[in-house]
Amino acid sequence: YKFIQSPMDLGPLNLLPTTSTAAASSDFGRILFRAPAAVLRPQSPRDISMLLSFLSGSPSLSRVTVAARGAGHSIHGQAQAPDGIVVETRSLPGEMEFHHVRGGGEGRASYADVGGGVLWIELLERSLKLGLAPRSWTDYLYLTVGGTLSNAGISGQTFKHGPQISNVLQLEVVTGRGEIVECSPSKEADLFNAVLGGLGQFGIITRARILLQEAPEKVTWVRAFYDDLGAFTRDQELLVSIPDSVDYVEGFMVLNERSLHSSSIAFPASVDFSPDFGTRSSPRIYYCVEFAVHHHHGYQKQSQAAVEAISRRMSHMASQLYSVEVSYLDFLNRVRMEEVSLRSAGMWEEVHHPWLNMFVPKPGVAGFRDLLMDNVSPDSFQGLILIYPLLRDKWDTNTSVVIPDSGPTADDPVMYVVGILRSANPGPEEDGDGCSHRCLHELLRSHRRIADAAEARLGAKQYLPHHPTPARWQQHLGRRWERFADRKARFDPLRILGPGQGIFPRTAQDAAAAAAYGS
Ligand SMILES: Cc1cc2nc3c(=O)[nH]c(=O)nc-3n(C[C@H](O)[C@H](O)[C@H](O)COP(=O)(O)OP(=O)(O)OC[C@H]3O[C@@H](n4cnc5c(N)ncnc54)[C@H](O)[C@@H]3O)c2cc1C
Repeated sequence: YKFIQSPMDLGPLNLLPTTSTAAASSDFGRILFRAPAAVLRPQSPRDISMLLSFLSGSPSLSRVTVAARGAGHSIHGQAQAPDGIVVETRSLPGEMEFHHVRGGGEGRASYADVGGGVLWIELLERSLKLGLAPRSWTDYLYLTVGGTLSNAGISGQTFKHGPQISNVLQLEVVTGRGEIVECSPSKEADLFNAVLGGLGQFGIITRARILLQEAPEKVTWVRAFYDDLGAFTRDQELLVSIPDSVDYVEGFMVLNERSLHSSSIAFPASVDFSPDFGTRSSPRIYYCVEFAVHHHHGYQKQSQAAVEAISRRMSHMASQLYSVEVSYLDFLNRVRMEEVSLRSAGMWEEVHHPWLNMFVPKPGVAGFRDLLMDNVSPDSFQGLILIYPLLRDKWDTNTSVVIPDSGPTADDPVMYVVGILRSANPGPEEDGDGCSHRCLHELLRSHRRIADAAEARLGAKQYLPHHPTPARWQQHLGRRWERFADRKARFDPLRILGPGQGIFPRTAQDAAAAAAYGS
């Protein structure tokens, strides 16, 4: 805030010095720590509008950038604004309005209007009281509506309902010019599409209208183990081909005892699976398919029969299928249990999270697994590797999100997401589990090698992307680059928003700094 000459410049806005809110300099990744000059805790969209109108009307303040920060669960400083202003959206009004249409029908859906800084868990808890719930989720619910809609928001329901950005009816956005705009597919559609998956580049989402459905009472949650990638993916594809019977499909790799144990924390069935993981030079890898079927009141028997019928068609390892019934809330909030366990071991906020997520065209899945295994030691890997299928036709190509191009080698309706969700404990390496600064940078380099090779050889694209230079961003966006840059020029012409992404540096100095951080 030192660059604002007079407090009158920003009227009643109260910019806080960074020292009073260190969170704005950090995120879940614990890899980059870049302090803003000030933090704004907006009480209304008007506060954000006032800030952005002031900055966009003062080109002389050419260095001042602004980043929206939701729950700060980014990995690579995407919600940071070095020397700029961080807008903490959690302070926006949290009230929610529900529109409940009983029976539904074409064009008549239930929805909720919620603030951009609301957490998905808050929306779930409120909507369940009305017997309703959003249709599409992320695995972890302590993320903000604005934060996940700026990326895509994916989980095991995405094959059926599309990502969260395909389940939004309307947004209120404050553009980089400071205008407050209500937008939807039929009104200011270009802004609506720009902001969805827009990585915080075009505007700050202050309100969103989220599609709801009748909430199920319970869920049958099933896990089955495999020792063969082909059988694993074939069963996942079987499950996503029957969306009338199946409500959720995910899966993960089982690399060692530790990954087997940590993935079981939230799954309340007693699992009797103790496979031979081979040796360091000749490791054996396993896979786990996870699916769920909802139970609505009075239809429990039909749901159980559906699970049995589906299970009979699957090709998992003999007797390695486990199923359990849980409440819908416990099912959706399952990662919270893992969080509580990791927090108690000092392994949540205290550790680095060098994560890499990629969308991989279906023909490239085995190649991606091989690439991964060339760069990962299964016996010492800490974390989780998710693999599950998504269906291309559930993604709206008018939005800003980037998925692999379909083409002669990738025109299959199925693509996969692979999430390498690694933890790296900053403790001393002599302890066996520790990962020093040098080790962390080696992990980041190995992820970059994987991402580069997967992009070049398999046509994969990063999800929750991170690229070291604007040129690499252009490559990532590919044929979408021109539209993305055109939208930037219209909605944020002074390139004020989203500096932490490093897509549109304002000066050569910013570009050099971004490249140094990214390397
Ligand atoms: C434990 C964990 C589990 C996760 N699981 C999943 C998962 O299953 N599926 C999935 O899709 N993702 C998942 N994510 C990733 C998560 O969706 C993204 O990191 C998301 O950005 C986090 O939301 P946030 O509120 O923390 O956003 P932040 O990290 O605060 O911000 C992310 C980006 O969005 C921008 N932004 C934030 N709020 C707004 C707004 N209101 N308007 C415009 N731009 C905004 C920021 O400037 C930044 O560029 C997970 C992350 C963690 C840490």
